[in-house]
Amino acid sequence: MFAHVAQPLAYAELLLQQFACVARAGDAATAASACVRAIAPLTGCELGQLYVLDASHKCLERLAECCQGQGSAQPRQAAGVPVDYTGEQLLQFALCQNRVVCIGDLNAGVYDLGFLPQQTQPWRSLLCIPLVNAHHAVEGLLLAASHEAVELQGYAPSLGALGAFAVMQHRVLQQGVKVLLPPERSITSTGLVGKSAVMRRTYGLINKVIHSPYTVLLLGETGTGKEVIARTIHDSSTRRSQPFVVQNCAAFPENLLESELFGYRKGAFTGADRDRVGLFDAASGGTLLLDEIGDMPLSLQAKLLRVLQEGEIRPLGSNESHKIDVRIIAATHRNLTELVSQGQFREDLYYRLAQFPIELPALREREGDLLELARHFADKACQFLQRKPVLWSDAALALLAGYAFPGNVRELKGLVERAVLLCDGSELQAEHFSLRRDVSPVPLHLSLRARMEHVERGLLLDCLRKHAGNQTRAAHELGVARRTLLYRLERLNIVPDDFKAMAS
Ligand SMILES: Nc1ncnc2c1ncn2[C@@H]1O[C@H](COP(=O)(O)OP(=O)(O)OP(=O)(O)O)[C@@H](O)[C@H]1O
Repeated sequence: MFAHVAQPLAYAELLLQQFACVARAGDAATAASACVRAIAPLTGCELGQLYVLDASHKCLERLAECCQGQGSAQPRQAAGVPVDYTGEQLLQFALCQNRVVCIGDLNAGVYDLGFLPQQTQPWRSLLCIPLVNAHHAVEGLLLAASHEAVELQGYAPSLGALGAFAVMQHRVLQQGVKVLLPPERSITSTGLVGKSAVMRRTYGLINKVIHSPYTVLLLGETGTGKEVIARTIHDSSTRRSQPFVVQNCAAFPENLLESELFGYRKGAFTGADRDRVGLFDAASGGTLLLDEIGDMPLSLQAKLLRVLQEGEIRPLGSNESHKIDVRIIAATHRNLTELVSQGQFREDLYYRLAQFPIELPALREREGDLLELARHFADKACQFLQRKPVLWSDAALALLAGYAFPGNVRELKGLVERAVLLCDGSELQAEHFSLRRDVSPVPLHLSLRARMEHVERGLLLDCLRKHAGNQTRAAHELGVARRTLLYRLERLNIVPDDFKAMAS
């Protein structure tokens, strides 16, 4: 990279400093301007310009320009001045051909140089470098120009790397305030799969709430992706560099859940032999997902309401409260309004939590997503097993399409992962999928909760059977902590050892 520059070591050191300046930029405009400011010290050129293609790829927008006049750098901000690059042949050539343009003597006057600022002294040399992203697509240009006739070709590789980094930083910093989940894309950077109309509506809601301080309530059947969405909200917000903490409110008895959440002081209760930080503090600056909020005991609900209203907590055994800075997201597969009417969930807490409810659709309601998700999980499983991607037989696809997936995306994922493992050839067949034919239909007279438990029971039994009663593997497949699995098994009166006995 440095073979064709004078004093490569000094140049590399300077280049590193310029990378650091771009990386330190706190906003998109500063990142772009740091990049063009680097041109003069690195190359001796008086002019640096950074361009990016807009989303339609028809317009080239000049993000920043730095032109040295009378010894000082004068950035000329060009936000909102799009350049239609079809009129600029040099730029068009570099962009469309993905080729560096390097002209050592512009004197001939044969080039249209309308994109360069007019100065009394003519521009003599030009370097125009296409900037490519991680997918090898050209997304911008970095340009250096000098009043001297100088050879600039040797700077192309290193300036190309700096420019591409600046464009990436610019996008990342811009995304801090912009829509992060383009609804037209099926797999976003966050790993969410699905572009059905119902999921696009969901993405729209997520986009609305990401940058607001609202408490989000995620509702939806088990396995619909509530935790994934909570993580997406966290990862897309300005809190993304801080912790994302998940607490399953159904997994602990009341007093243990309280000490997990609030923490305690030494001596607060028997066995409290040292101070312990609670999850509200552990998630400081970040996001706390309270999963299965519908199962939170009533007395703790009152304490949670206080936390939400006052923004402070008091650890067990402490006389003092302190402020916390945590975004709370709550999730449940249970019908909270029904629980409220049954007196099992506090109405005031419900209204406080339901500031911004998002209902995740069941997999059977996501038209077109099932097969896309199935292919996605199969590809992931193949990657994990380090084997070539498998093909799908029509019979396998038809089988999945005709199944109701009571366990939603989680069930689909488990089925596909298992099928990939069973498949010795290159194509997934219907027989690789063991759909639960033995699941008895859910009796219609049951309440929603009882019906959900019926479905959950079927899922857990199936998973334990598959793993011969191994709880660690079952918990891993189901994507829950082992203790959460144990709690659920106990609640549903399922004895995992029965499956070990069956397997032996
Ligand atoms: N849209 C999606 N794209 C990719 N993977 C998904 C999607 N939705 C869910 N999944 C996967 O499905 C599994 C279940 O998701 P998750 O744990 O978020 O569901 P949940 O609604 O929180 O379930 P529960 O109510 O049982 O806690 C996870 O492995 C997750 O990665």
